[in-house]
Amino acid sequence: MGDKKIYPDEANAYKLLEEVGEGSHGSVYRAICLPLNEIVAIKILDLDKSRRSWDEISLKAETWRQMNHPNVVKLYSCFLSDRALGVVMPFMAGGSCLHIMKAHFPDGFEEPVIATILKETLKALEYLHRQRQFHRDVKAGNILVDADGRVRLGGVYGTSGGTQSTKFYPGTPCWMAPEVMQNVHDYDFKADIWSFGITALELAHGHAPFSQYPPLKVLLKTLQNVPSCPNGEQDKHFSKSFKEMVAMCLVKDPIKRPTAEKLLKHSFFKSARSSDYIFQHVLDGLPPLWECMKVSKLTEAALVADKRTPLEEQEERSQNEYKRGVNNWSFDIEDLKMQCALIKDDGFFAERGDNLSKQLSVLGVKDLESSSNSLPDLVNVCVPNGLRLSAKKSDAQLLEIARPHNFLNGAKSLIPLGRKDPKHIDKDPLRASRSTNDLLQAGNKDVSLEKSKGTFVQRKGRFHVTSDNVELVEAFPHLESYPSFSVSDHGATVPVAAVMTQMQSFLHQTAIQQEMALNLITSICPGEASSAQQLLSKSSFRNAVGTGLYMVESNVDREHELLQQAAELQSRIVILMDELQSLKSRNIQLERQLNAIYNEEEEERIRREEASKEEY
Ligand SMILES: Nc1ncnc2c1ncn2[C@@H]1O[C@H](COP(=O)(O)OP(=O)(O)OP(=O)(O)O)[C@@H](O)[C@H]1O
Repeated sequence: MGDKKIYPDEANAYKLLEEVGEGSHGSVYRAICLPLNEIVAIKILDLDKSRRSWDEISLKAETWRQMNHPNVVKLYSCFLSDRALGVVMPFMAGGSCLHIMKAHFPDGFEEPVIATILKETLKALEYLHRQRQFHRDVKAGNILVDADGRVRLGGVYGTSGGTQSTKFYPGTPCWMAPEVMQNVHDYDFKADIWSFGITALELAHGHAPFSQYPPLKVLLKTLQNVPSCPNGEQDKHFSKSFKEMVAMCLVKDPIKRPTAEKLLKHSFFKSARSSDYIFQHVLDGLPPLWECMKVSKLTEAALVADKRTPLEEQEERSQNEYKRGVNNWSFDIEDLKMQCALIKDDGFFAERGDNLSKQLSVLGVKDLESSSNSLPDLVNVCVPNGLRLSAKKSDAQLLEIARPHNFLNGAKSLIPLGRKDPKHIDKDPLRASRSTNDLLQAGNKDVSLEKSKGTFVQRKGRFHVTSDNVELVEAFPHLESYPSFSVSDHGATVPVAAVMTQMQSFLHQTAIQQEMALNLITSICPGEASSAQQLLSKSSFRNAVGTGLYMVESNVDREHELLQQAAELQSRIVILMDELQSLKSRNIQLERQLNAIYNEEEEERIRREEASKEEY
């Protein structure tokens, strides 16, 4: 006991070596603990990006510190440095299963490997659940393998005790249980069992079901259908017991899912082997983790220089993020649910021509409804009063929305990850390769804990949100004398002047649009022209042309009204969905009763037939 190692809780006791992984809230480094002369892993979490308060984070860290199980990655220590939290843990030289698969087993692992990895993971879950903790982010990216092939569950800082009903869920949509998505009831450790089932499919196929889709579509798909169990042609080689085990985890009703303890007894896990097997069949001959990280970063850098179509680029970027295990899909469930209710599977607005879409087109977001083959990403279209309308667009269209209307232009630009602002695309291949070399060199240098003092770039899902205001300063040299206000919940500010000038030009645009609408009405239906004229002249909007301020107010009122209508529609949809659900369950009950009656009658009939046969 006396020789128990104490890991220091000061940043200067550690030296960061190479970056070995990247998560949504920070990067993971191989590091050396100087006083102990021991290699460790340190995850540096950017507290500014975290939605959690410091109290919440320290509580989670304390809970994790108390966890002690051979299959759970141990928390050695934590330290604060500037606005970053360092989480010290054992260095798992093999990296995560996701990382191993993406680099070396793109089509997934063979069954004995899957059984071995899953069994060890399940032991960790069984332990956590026994401690009344649930993990909430079970996925291949959080299953880590050490140099000897031992498997441990990481990402434990997402754990929470008991049942949970929270607005923000740290998990990732592909792995997220339907009850968590619906968030109707308190969910509990059974959500981990669902994620475990999804992870089993992920290890078998090399990717999670629906991983090709953006979060919103994943949500829809999971709520609509259970991810397909391995039954297809390519799954022929999987054993019946594997398929059965997965199916047991992916039952929509959490009550019917087995506990980790029960699942461990499933026959599938009899095929699990030792850690040596993992070493020989998975790790042997693999390059060090940081080399893979460099290659992965290089691929991303090369993408920037590559001239691809936006769609190809977007897909590749998305795949790259997934390959590195990056997810930034910690989101407001209520917000997503609301948006879910507003979309059809392949279209954003439930009703063409509904109020919200009309409102957006009034705002000048003209092509929002244009057809798209895949469900595009969500973006928050910021409107001047700070309210946000969520819309979908492909990256290219996003830029179109963000720029011409200028709420964000310059002051806060949404630049798709891996792609530069079109104006700044580096066409010089030499320069592009130089930046690639820079990356390599940066990877070779010791990484400093000090944050760069340069332009702050925030990663937001697939996008970089930058505070680079070069264009803004050029366009509005007088900006500094104006106050600023926040346009989103990310804390960035936009000077009022920028918004006012842009609002005025957009109001002029709207006036022109009204004029055009009036002309159209006159030409199509001359009888309606005078009433349309009246309507228009009543509107403070038209009267206020030239006095931009009134128009802003009028727009803001209108916008409030429309948002209110959208919210009302949303709540009606939710009520209707609930009603539908209860009707469905009633239907099932009735069917069961009918079946029971039918069976009884059948039995009675057979009994009578047999009795009469005997009589004869
Ligand atoms: N202890 C460790 N030893 C070695 N590599 C690690 C360790 N922890 C994480 N990694 C590597 O870093 C990657 C990112 O880890 P991280 O915990 O940040 O992932 P994440 O769960 O996707 O992120 P987040 O929890 O922020 O959403 C992992 O996929 C893994 O390859």
